[in-house]
Amino acid sequence: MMAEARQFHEQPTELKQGYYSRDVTQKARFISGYGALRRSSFNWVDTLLMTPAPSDAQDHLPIICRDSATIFIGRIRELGETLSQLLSLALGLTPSTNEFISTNLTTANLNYYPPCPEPEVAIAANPHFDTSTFTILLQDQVGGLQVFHEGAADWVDVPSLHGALVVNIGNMLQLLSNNKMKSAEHKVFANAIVPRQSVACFFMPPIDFSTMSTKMYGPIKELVSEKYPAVYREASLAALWGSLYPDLEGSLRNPVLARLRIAYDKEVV
Ligand SMILES: O=C(O)CCC(=O)C(=O)O
Ligand SMILES: [Fe+2]
Repeated sequence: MMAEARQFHEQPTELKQGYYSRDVTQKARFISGYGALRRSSFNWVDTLLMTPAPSDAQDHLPIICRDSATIFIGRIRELGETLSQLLSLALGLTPSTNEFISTNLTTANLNYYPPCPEPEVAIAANPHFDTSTFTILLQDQVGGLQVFHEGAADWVDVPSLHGALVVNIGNMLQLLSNNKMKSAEHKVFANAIVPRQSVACFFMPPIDFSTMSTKMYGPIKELVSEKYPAVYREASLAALWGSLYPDLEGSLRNPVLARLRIAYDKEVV
């Protein structure tokens, strides 16, 4: 997968530019410095975003990485299903009522971080929380990924072990689990010497695009009780993606979830 993704990214620009698009309905699209429209600093990264569902999406993938991406996505999807079930079990949910069993792979991003001439003034990926339920991440051996460790109150390296996958809990799971599972803040350093690659596969509850703007997500009913009252109010995907909040770079640690806390109004006054 990594070799083919690298071939895609290292092609001349003219061969990649046909995929350049900000149209989110396009099944394979190439962007540079994602997040740039919403932050003051660019991410030093090129990304091929693949939307693997529905299943005909593979016909839209660049031929250079189509076969390997299709196989990879199939395997990651199976792993995601197993993980969903394990997470549901860990939360004590019953298969008929939990919302993770049907969690599905919505986007797979082939990230390519070119060597950066001024790594001390740039960042490969700004500190962020994924919006997903969880993310399965494949990274190469270069390193640079860090996660914020609450206990140590500091950033720690996520070592790049050959053959290992990293699983990040995202904001959706923190919301659905009523704060039982915590979203992990992470960032990536740029380096001046070698390109770095990763494949980030984002899992979300099934998204019905016809009701996307009205569907609300909130703590799963089984996880809310008198002892554990709901920590968050219900939120639309737009709220979870942060598009409702223009000032995402303020002082709040997890600005999206902080705004969704039922106690938020009290906390800020
Ligand atoms: O490249 C990485 O290791 C992390 C990428 C990432 O955090 C993301 O795509 O959300
Ligand atoms: Fe991320």
